Amino acid sequence: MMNALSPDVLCRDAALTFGTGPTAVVAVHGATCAVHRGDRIAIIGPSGSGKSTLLHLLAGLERPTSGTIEWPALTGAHDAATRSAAIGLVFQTPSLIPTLSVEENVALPLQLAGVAAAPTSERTSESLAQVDAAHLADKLPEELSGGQAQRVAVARVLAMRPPLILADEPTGQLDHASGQLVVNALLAAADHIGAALVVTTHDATVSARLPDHWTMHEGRLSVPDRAGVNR
Ligand SMILES: Nc1ncnc2c1ncn2[C@@H]1O[C@H](COP(=O)(O)OP(=O)(O)OP(=O)(O)O)[C@@H](O)[C@H]1O
Repeated sequence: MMNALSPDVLCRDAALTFGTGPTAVVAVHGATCAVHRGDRIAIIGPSGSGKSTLLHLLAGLERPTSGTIEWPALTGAHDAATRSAAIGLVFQTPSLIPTLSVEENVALPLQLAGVAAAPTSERTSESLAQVDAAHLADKLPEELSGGQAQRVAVARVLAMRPPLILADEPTGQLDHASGQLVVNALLAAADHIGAALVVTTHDATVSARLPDHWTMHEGRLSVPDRAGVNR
């Protein structure tokens, strides 16, 4: 039953194997972890260690081949159709719609969710301002730098006000300075809506900005505070 201490995500011994037989790859071995509202977590580890796969499990984009993943405190997260309101996703490439302006890109998920015009406009402006991108509102994606586009992708998530934000290598294609601005945007977004934030990263200067570190090594997750699962 949900209560104030229910985690947003709870993984119990969740594993994911890609393929079958001799070519099968165990990307994640039984991972047990929990994400609570307000958490700021970096998932770190070498290339191929399973960081993205774990994040996809937390996001419900992949189903575990064994073990369980639940979202006890996230209304709608169990249903793919309503999950985007509960879980905001940021990927390495921002995938903005090229024919829409920045403002229209940020407004689109709200419109699709049936939010009325006035609050859509207000939330769009507020979200762009929060990630320091208000001045970009009328631009097309092709006119943006990689870092600006990624900040707009953060604003698009922020406008939906999800209680959980998951970012998969969000600075992977950016130089250091642009990457730090994107991390600033993610932290500001999470603070603004009181969300939990989980970020996979190779970059020590990104993980240094987040207080909690989970480590992946050859598909095995180490969580410093496993007791967090039973908090
Ligand atoms: N769709 C897939 N099909 C088959 N194997 C996959 C698939 N996705 C990932 N893998 C394998 O699972 C393992 C973990 O991959 P994953 O992308 O999760 O690692 P990662 O730590 O995020 O790596 P990187 O930092 O390079 O993105 C790797 O061996 C990878 O080749």
